[in-house]
Amino acid sequence: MARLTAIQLQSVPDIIENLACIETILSTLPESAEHLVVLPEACLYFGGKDAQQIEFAEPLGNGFMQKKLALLAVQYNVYLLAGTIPISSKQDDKFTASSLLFSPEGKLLNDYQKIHLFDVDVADNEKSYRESTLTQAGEKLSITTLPSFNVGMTVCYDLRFPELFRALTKQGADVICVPSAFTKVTGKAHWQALLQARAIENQVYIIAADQEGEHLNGRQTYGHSMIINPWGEIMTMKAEGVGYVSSNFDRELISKIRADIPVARHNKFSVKLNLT
Ligand SMILES: O=C(O)CNC(=O)[C@H](CS)NC(=O)CCC(=O)C(=O)O
Repeated sequence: MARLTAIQLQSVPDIIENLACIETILSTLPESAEHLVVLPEACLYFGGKDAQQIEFAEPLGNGFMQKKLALLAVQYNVYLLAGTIPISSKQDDKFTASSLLFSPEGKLLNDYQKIHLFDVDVADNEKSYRESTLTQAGEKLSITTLPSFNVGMTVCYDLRFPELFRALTKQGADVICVPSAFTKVTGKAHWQALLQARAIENQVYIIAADQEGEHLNGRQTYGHSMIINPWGEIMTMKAEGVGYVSSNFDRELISKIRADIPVARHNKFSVKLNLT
């Protein structure tokens, strides 16, 4: 049976240190013939000076961070989804927040550039987030066929846009990943409810891998990484600290829920992507 895992990190502004931490966790995971492991948003650099990410952004398909991630996928025999790393964009002064999926053979299978950018005011010590200052928004859906299921990609603030999840589901997603660095304040209020809603309304598994804790620049993230089944049940959750949560993928559960409550067939609305 295929296995789904979310890794929870307290990433620091040091790529090597984060890679070492990820490797330690990967070395403790249960073995599985088919295993999708999701790392949080900004897994290799977080809590430092955001502008620094422009300096080490890599071209897609080539660079130190991608080589290391590919090697880890091979070494631990997993499909490894790196929540986001900075990838060079068309604009010199911006990067894309890219989610990259590596195969157990170390091949880059797919990439997703975060579509919805967090230009938001929050009642925490940051007060105002303006992600679009340094990040170029993505414009395409990403869905990948693995042996046992199709996996759709989203990132963090995307969680608030149900149309994206619906579009991925319409394209066949069985599992949707939500690597995140959710703020502690908005996380407490909305994280679990939004994740469960996306799982229930689309009848998909959700793998939510979050940053957690107080980071070096004072930012606080919510943690509570979890895996939710297509009935909306939280299979496993890690509230605090660094580590992982893991659960089985059950194809029959998706089929049964979709047959019993055929929302896809009953739905009177269609979604249209409006990416400008
Ligand atoms: O900036 C980085 O290094 C990594 N990226 C993030 O932390 C991003 C953009 S600032 N955070 C979110 O999207 C939080 C969403 C959220 O908390 C909500 O929707 O409530």
